[in-house]
Amino acid sequence: MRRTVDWADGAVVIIDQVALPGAYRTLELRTVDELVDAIQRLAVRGAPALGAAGALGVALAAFAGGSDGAVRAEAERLATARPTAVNLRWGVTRALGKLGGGPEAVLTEALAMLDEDEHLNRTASGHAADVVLRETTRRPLRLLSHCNAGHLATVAWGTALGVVWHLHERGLVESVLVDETRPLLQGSRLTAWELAQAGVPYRVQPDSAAALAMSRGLVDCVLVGADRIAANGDVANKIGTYGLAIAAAHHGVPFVVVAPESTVDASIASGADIEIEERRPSELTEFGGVRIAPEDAEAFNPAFDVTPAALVTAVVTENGVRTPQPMS
Ligand SMILES: CSC[C@@H](O)[C@@H](O)C(=O)COP(=O)(O)O
Repeated sequence: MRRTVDWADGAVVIIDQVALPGAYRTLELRTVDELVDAIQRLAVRGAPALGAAGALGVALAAFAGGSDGAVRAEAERLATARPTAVNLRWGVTRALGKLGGGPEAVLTEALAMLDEDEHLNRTASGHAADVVLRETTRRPLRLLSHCNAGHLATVAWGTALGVVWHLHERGLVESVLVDETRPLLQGSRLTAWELAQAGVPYRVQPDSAAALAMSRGLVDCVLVGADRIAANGDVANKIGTYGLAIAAAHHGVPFVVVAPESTVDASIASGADIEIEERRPSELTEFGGVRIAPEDAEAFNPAFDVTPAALVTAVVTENGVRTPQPMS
């Protein structure tokens, strides 16, 4: 599969994740406005992919030829397009650091980040595969995935789903239970599509079936990615992750988080300080463009939640298992 986020002929090129799985197509984004819109519509999504998109967005702004101040203002628009995944600001900041060298220097830095991404993800998910094998006894494994932390959520390879690729290569995966991931269905649309492409057996389930599956002994390990990890090891990830972790702890199922170090926000003491994106009510009150809830229904639609470190078996990055570092 091509890179989820790339650069060609002066444009940011993304796999259009809104169109999947019905159509596999790319979008060429030539302005910061177009990129911000793609980020907010989730045409490009997933923490590491957002970091790469943000960095390339700074290159778009730099090539547009405005003053340094104008480029910085555009960079801020990119960094705040979505608030929870720290990788977005991280990518923007790193590319912006090269602004003094001109647009080509910014682009070179952004492209270096894209090159690094696959290697970091392969390494982190390889370490996590070792953790999964240490924490479990049954072979082959029955895994559970929430949201999409695969190739599509990164530039290439994936984080939590990257663990599945490593284990599948070794013939160690029996099947994956895929949480559909309400309300935007990153699981049933994207994770299921990636598993099908890779020939990994899977079943889609409603998010609310996860606890039952665990109670029946159908899950050997839960694997998720992360959007921001606080210094104390609390993990922000797709809404529903926290409930999944509570169920996993109750049933003694290992709960493994996989992310690049760029997802760790050492400036944040605990998950309580992580800003949680709230998205528009229509994502809940409508389905496929058809109104479901009463006309005057209000909605609470947080896109992420925070799982306390105590519920996490291991946070694994390219450096191995991460030890929480509570701030004094
Ligand atoms: C490797 S991706 C990890 C997370 O970014 C992923 O699990 C997630 O929550 C993505 O949310 P999304 O709203 O689809 O951007």
